[in-house]
Amino acid sequence: MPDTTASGTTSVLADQHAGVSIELDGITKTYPGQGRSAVEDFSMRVEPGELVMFVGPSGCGKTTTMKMVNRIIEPTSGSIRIDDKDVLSIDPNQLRRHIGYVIQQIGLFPHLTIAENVGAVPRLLGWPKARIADRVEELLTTVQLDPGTFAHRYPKQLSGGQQQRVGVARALAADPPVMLMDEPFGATDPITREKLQAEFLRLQSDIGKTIIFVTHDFDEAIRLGDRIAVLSDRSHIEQFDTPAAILAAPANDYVRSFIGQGSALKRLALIPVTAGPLGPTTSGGPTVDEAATLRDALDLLVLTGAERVGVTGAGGRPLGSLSHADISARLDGAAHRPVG
Ligand SMILES: Nc1ncnc2c1ncn2[C@@H]1O[C@H](COP(=O)(O)OP(=O)(O)OP(=O)(O)O)[C@@H](O)[C@H]1O
Repeated sequence: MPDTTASGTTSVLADQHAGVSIELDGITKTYPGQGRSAVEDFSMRVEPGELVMFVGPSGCGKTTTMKMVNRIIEPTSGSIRIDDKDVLSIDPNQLRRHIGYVIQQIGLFPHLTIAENVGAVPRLLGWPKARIADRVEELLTTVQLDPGTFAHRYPKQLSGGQQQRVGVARALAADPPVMLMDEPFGATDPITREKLQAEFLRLQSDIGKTIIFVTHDFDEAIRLGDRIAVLSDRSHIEQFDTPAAILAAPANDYVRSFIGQGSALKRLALIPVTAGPLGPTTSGGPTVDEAATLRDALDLLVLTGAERVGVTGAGGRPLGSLSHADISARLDGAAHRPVG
């Protein structure tokens, strides 16, 4: 049933919770007083439930492009459709209540408790108190913050990583079909960042939102994205494809410069050990679980000096093995299935 805002109007996106498509068509943004557009004729379709990463250098227009989707920035021209509905015809305040938004600066309300922060949008949507309380508890648990410990604290009493988790919980509170994420883990140290990325991937595999995620970090893009848009000046799309396809065949030198060193290792990290045939089973040597990637297998071969690494299934059952040569041969295979 569609929910209703405090003003009594029904939102056109309100009955959608699973991912929906986002279509940007010929979007251009020229800021007032600027002769040159910040984003020029940008078109893209993001499929329902897809996580698309925008990666590009500072100032190329990533954030401007993303913020046009929830109309924090109004496009100068072009059209945007979410679930086939024209975003520009929806009241911007209503629209934003149905699009989760997570930013690097987190933007938690400092004078509200964690529970009040997470419940902010449901409160605006007029949910009954008990439903808000249940949802807050559920979401804090989902992002691995014990509600008993954290619900009544204030943002400044949390670490940066914990605050980021609250930011994600708050964006998910009204179960929006679309999430926009602007460098959400950018301000955290590398270890916390990796942890937040892993948690976020697990979460997304359950919730299946349609997500546009902005990052400077190509490795983050590879790790998280279903597809990556490599952007250059004015949000020009240099390549838009899966991480495996971009790593295997960068469209041009610009994209190659983004991939940086170690593209073979990065590709191996995307390919599950079970993505192709395995060699004979081994006994006594090093083993990896069937959920591991070829990079994990190679790591073990290098660390142990063994000739083959065994692959094991449930209960340690041997499934087969891989040698250095097998791993190299897999890199040459055309279709790499991303780990997911
Ligand atoms: N409010 C504004 N007024 C005028 N120009 C702006 C405004 N906001 C952004 N710009 C300009 O638009 C261009 C794109 O900026 P944008 O913030 O979208 O880039 P970005 O790729 O997200 O950069 P970063 O990674 O540094 O956040 C830049 O040249 C920037 O200076």
